[in-house]
Amino acid sequence: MNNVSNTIPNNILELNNVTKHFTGFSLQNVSFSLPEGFIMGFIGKNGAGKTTTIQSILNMLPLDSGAISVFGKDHLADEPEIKSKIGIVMDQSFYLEEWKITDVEKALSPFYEKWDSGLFSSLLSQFGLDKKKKVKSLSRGMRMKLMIVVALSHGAGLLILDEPTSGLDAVSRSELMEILKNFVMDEKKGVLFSTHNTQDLEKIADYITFINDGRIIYSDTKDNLLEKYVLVKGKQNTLSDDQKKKIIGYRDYNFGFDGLTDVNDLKFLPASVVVEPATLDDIVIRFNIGGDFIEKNIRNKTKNDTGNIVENNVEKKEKGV
Ligand SMILES: Nc1ncnc2c1ncn2[C@@H]1O[C@H](COP(=O)(O)OP(=O)(O)OP(=O)(O)O)[C@@H](O)[C@H]1O
Repeated sequence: MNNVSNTIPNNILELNNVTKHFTGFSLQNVSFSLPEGFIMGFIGKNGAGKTTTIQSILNMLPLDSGAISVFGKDHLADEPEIKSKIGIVMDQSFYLEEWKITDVEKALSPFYEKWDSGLFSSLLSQFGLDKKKKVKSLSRGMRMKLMIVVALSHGAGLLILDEPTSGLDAVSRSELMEILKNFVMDEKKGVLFSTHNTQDLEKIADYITFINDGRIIYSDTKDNLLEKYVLVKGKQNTLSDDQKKKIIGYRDYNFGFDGLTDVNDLKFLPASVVVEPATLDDIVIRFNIGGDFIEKNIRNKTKNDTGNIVENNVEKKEKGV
């Protein structure tokens, strides 16, 4: 596990200005990087572009422009080597329905130099999966667990998981979070996982990348995100229209208002406003209800503060896990 005293680590994953156009949707200049030894939560509402980004990293979709490097290597030129070192969990498995779990191991293990059969068996028992069961008899959660077991059994350096906890019960989710934390104890490894679950992020994410409408609106440490925003509350009719524009996800109630604001904007608000720390849940919820104005707001603000929203995420922070 990395800590604050280390020098700036290498990036295990780096996206630079990745652009991909579909009719009606585009990934637009997506750039972010994940340093070795850390876990990045990838968040955004439905249709924001998380899966498209992940598929681009895995070269399941050709890019229109931009570059991606994994383990410091070009994701196209060195694709076979890179793929053998990435553990992937997507929301659909590609295992044949008639296969037993033992057949999954037989079919996949030859593709990986570092397949660990002992680890495969012990993870199966840990997740309560019976080797003799056929894929077609597994529930959605069990299929997800099987993909996680496979991803962890071939000595991967980078895990990329697309909503790995969807379909998992609370106990399995918690087990998976522990497994991911242990995985990055090796400082050369990294995890990128997309999720809608802020509890997962609270527990294990060191970095958060927030995508909206195909554009990255935040990519930096979780701690910086939690320091950057606060909840504000006040009585009705306290704020002018200009002041309301400083509030993200403004909500009016019978007796007052509440919303989120950038700490740098507190100086524009009346002293009577009550300020409280925001949780990740508050931040995600308020940004999702904020609409276009808000998205522009965070992009511009983040740019003003750091000069570059994307490149600042190599700054080191002590891990919060
Ligand atoms: N092959 C494709 N052709 C055309 N449009 C596509 C294709 N794949 C994805 N899209 C569109 O791209 C947009 C982003 O989809 P994506 O699956 O990346 O979002 P997401 O953030 O993963 O959403 P969710 O949280 O619902 O899984 C959507 O509007 C989707 O319809």
